[in-house]
Amino acid sequence: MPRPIILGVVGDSAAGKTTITRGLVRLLGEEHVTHIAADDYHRFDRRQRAEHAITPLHPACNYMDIMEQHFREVRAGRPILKPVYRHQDGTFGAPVYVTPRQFTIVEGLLGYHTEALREVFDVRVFLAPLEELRRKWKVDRDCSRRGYTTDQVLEELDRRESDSATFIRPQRRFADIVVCFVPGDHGQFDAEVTLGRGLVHPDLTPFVDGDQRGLTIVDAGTEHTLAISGGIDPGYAATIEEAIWDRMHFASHLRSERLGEFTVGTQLHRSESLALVQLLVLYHLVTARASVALGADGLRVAS
Ligand SMILES: Nc1ncnc2c1ncn2[C@@H]1O[C@H](COP(=O)(O)OP(=O)(O)OP(=O)(O)O)[C@@H](O)[C@H]1O
Ligand SMILES: O=C(CO)[C@H](O)[C@H](O)COP(=O)(O)O
Repeated sequence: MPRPIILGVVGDSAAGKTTITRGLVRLLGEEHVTHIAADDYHRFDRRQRAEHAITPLHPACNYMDIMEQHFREVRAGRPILKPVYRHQDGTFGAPVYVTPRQFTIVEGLLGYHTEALREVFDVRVFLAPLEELRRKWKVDRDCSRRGYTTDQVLEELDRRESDSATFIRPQRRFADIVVCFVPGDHGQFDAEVTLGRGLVHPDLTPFVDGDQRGLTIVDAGTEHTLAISGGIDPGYAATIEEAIWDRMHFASHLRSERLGEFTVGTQLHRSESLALVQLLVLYHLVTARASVALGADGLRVAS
């Protein structure tokens, strides 16, 4: 059995980590994916954090050393006894025995904070939605699913701002793919996707069409940033998706119509830009798996 392929999905609270991850798990098949939420490695529960006046974004509020140990074990294909943090009431549950499957997705706040953590990931995604959008997503989600009031969430966001700036946002520089969702003109979210040099990405420049149908290059400087309009012509999006699928024909059994889904409250919506981002991430996961199966250690390009 080749070792598991490890994806990191890192970003601030309510940046969309679970949303992007959920689609990938569905696509790869739950039976093939181990899903780890790094929130489980909080050192303090909700009451203790209030007593210590510390936010969950601070490394001292998390067992960073145990995260490093556990994720290394998972990468080596060995099981872990994972702690459990329960968002429903902000307390810890009993640990669970986790066996690594073909793919492991680790989503969390501080996944790229240390060198040892960064080394674990075959693919590193960082989510950086426009800050006002993230605040809105957090208020909606925390009030509907985590038992907070709007005022409590807004106060908490203000309390966290300094730790966000110090510990969370700087991690974007370690990512292979940085995704910034912004509200678009079409009632949909546009995505700005910055592709780092650590991996070789599928070349989508032949589809850049000067905003005629929805794919442009924002910044052709040192980084390569694609802008995917939320209002991209669905037929054109399907053509681009087809080109990415062509480059991973060995994974064609994974094809699904259900990419790009997200929920607002209990309502299901779909976003073309989210679907394309998920497909780009999937491309890297399946190509990493193919390369590891052939004996390589991964796909990372030496920098
Ligand atoms: N790409 C997206 N398009 C539309 N809405 C989104 C998207 N990503 C996230 N959202 C909205 O934001 C909410 C919060 O997202 P999500 O739960 O995925 O964040 P998270 O980063 O996993 O949060 P946390 O770390 O706090 O658990 C979702 O319930 C959804 O309504
Ligand atoms: O920043 C967060 C990531 O999910 C959470 O707020 C943190 O994990 C603490 O959870 P809760 O607010 O449910 O006590």
